[in-house]
Amino acid sequence: MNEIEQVPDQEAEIQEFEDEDELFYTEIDEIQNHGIGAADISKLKSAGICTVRAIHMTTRKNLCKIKGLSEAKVDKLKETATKLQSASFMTATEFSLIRSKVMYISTGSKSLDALMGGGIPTMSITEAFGEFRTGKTQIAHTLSVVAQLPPVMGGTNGKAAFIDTEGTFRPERIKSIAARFGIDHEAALENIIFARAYTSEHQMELIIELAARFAEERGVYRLLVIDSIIALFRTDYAGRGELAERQQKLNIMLSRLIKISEEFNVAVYITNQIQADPGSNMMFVSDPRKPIGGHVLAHASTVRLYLRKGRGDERVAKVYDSPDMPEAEAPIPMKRKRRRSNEHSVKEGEKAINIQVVVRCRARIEREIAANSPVIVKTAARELQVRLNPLDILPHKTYTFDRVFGPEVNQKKVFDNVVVPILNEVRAGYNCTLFAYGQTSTGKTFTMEGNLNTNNDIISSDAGVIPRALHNIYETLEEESADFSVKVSYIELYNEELKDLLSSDDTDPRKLKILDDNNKKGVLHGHEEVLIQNAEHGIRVLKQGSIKRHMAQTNYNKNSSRSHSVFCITVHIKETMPDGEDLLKVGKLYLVDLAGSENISRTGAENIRAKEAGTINKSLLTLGRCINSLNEHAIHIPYRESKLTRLLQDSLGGRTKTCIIATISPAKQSYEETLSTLDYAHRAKNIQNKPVVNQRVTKKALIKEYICEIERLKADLTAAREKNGVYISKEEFDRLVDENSDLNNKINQFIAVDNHNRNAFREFSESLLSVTSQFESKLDELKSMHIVFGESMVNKTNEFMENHAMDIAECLKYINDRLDQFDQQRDNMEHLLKTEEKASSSLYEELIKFRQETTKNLIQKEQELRTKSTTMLENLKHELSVQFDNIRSFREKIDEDVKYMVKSTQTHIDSQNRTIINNKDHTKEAIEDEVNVKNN
Ligand SMILES: Nc1ncnc2c1ncn2[C@@H]1O[C@H](COP(=O)(O)OP(=O)(O)OP(=O)(O)O)[C@@H](O)[C@H]1O
Repeated sequence: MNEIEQVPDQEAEIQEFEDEDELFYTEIDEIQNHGIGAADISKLKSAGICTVRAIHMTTRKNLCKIKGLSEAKVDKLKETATKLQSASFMTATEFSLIRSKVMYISTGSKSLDALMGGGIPTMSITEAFGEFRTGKTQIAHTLSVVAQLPPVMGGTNGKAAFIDTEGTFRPERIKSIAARFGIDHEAALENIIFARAYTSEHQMELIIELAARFAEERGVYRLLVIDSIIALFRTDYAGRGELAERQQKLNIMLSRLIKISEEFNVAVYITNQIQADPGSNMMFVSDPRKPIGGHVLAHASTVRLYLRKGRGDERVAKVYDSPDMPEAEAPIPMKRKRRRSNEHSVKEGEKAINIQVVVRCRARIEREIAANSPVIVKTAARELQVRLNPLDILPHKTYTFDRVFGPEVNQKKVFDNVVVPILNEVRAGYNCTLFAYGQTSTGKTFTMEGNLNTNNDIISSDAGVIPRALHNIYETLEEESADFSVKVSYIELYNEELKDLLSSDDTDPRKLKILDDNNKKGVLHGHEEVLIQNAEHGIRVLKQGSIKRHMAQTNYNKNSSRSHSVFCITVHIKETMPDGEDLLKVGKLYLVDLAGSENISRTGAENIRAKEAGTINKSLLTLGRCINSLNEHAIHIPYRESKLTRLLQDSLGGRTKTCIIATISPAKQSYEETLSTLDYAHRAKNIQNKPVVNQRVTKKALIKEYICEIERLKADLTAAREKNGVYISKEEFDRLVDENSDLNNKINQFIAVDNHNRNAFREFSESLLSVTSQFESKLDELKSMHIVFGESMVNKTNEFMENHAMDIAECLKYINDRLDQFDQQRDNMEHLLKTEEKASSSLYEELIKFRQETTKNLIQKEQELRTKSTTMLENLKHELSVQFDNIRSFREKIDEDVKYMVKSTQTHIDSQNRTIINNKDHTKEAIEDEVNVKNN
């Protein structure tokens, strides 16, 4: 095992596994000790029989078929094998001991693991079948990594073998899965052996080779993936006549796989496709699809997993035909699993990804050969070198890109490597852009369009990206039996003017416009979209549009594109939700063929061609500046400086998945232009986009949109046919537009005056409110006097305040009512003005008059209110001062009363005191008299 971080007790675990393997097989070399010659052993090995058990598993007949093995030798072999390892009965306890060695590899999904009793088991074949993009291959990649993990992490500490029959294996996926499980991706890749099978025979040979390897590296491998098991059989045995043979061959392969899984305690994971089940309709089956391969595959697989798309990014797995598992379903979230390929690894959601940049260098063309201009560009898979002279006197430059295609690379290879992964993203609901950039005559149009001729619907080998993309979309979606529709649009940008190349009416006054979308990115409006029936129809539409495109012969290119063009393919795919609602996934692919940059002094462009070249270069310069600014993370990106950059705004630093194909010439005479293109492209590599998947739309919403569009088109058509539409001259149209804009200005001025008046009213009402609050505080003051002046005085004050509070409330109500009326009147006026703005100016004048009157009335009312409230305030002030005087005099009176009372009481007390003293004296005298009488 490689550099994977080891858990502490791993050594012990490895030893344990090795001991366990004794239970499964004895190496074939053992038979040499029992009299079988080394030459015969090697014959057996080359036939894939690498263990003693494999001799048991192979029939006498098949052993005799091995060259050089006679019947007598085969008998001897069988006898020796039985001696070394019994193939007879064992007790159920012994068998259960073997079964106890079954290991489970986690699928990476807890729910799926739970469904499968712990994961994918060894000693069995697990088959996953389902539609395209249901996660079969993703599970295969995940298992290949998880198998390497220690058992505590759901693995087996083992290596994985991957047989790829459809070109689906992606090391990038392995890297991201390794990162998810926190292991070194290089080690993870080292622990997977991979082979691409090209025919069903080759597939079988690879399996035999694997058996030998598994035997040689005992207990090292725990997983064998075949993605997919049947694809090559379907290609190799086409037609009903070959079906029986196909099934027979498939059966042999599957039986081999069963033996391998049991012999080496390996989990075999195979993927399979599905097909419509014609018989299901009669039996009312809810999902009328079934796996391919018939009973042969059904009997070979121990566990069959049906994968289907669920809600959103979710996949649903269902167990079929398992000997020991219930037929249950489990949801598997696939959020992490958007990565489609090496070139287009996509991180979900808001995560930024670099745009992809590839370079294509064509061979020298006639002009360059005639000029004897030597080849100075050397290409490798990802690297490209520009040497000005072969002797290396001048320094040479080396660039690295996501991919580099040399002159030997044909259109198909460019398409398969660059565009197929992009189309996968389009079908997943992303907007993607592919644009070709480069010097004039370097092959941009050749790459994007190429040869558009078809023969019986078969495209030419020189067909470019667009026709191939159209075919690929139809082929893939039809194969998936998807419910989908495709629309295309085609526009050009010539001398900074936009033109719809699909518009049926070139004199259509409606101009194409670039407007801001919700994210302030430029989007095109007003262009035709053609619903196409099939790829061929799409190519016809492209051809018709291309004829209208501005092309011209220049000194550098017989057919030079003088405009930038954007061909957009929009795909709608129906998805049925579990609740039965139909949603539509929308993906767009913008295919941009830029006009070529041109060194005017070198290409010798004159007059109109020079002017065109100037505009082309200008917009390309802006494009370059945008690329630089994005590269330097500048705050301002000058998108708005040209229509081209406005159109590409979402593709450069936006939410689209973007790929640039930079095209170059290999000839020395284009040295400067080539370096300039490569510098641009190299800088573009650092631009990051944040792709966002498009929102699904409901079918209803789309139908509604279509109905509106149809209604609009019908109305246009009827008007054109019956000539009862409104026809006006261009001058009259312009005049009306001007008049309309005048009216709009006036309305805006009126609204401004109106707003001013409303503000004045608001201020006034606010000042009234402040007066009210002053009153309230006065009321509080008066209330506090209750303590000093008694109940009657306060009641009187309250009564007084209440009377006035009513006045104020009335006054406020009046103002609010007037404000409401005023708002109502203003809204009515606005409404009237908007709906009637195209009508005669007399209405406008009336409205102005009405506004003036209303404003006058309002001003008058305002003055009245002001006067009334001022009078009220004055009255209130006066009343208050009278009350204050009353209070003051009342207080003085109370003071006097109190003084008088105090004085009179004092006098009374004094007289009482005097009386008491007198009485005291009299009493004293009486007592003395009494005492004297007694004594005498
Ligand atoms: N990879 C290629 N293989 C074969 N021929 C090619 C290749 N690339 C370009 N050519 C040929 O080179 C010529 C110029 O190509 P093309 O018109 O596509 O250039 P361009 O970059 O679109 O130029 P412009 O900017 O002037 O429109 C054409 O004759 C085209 O067929």
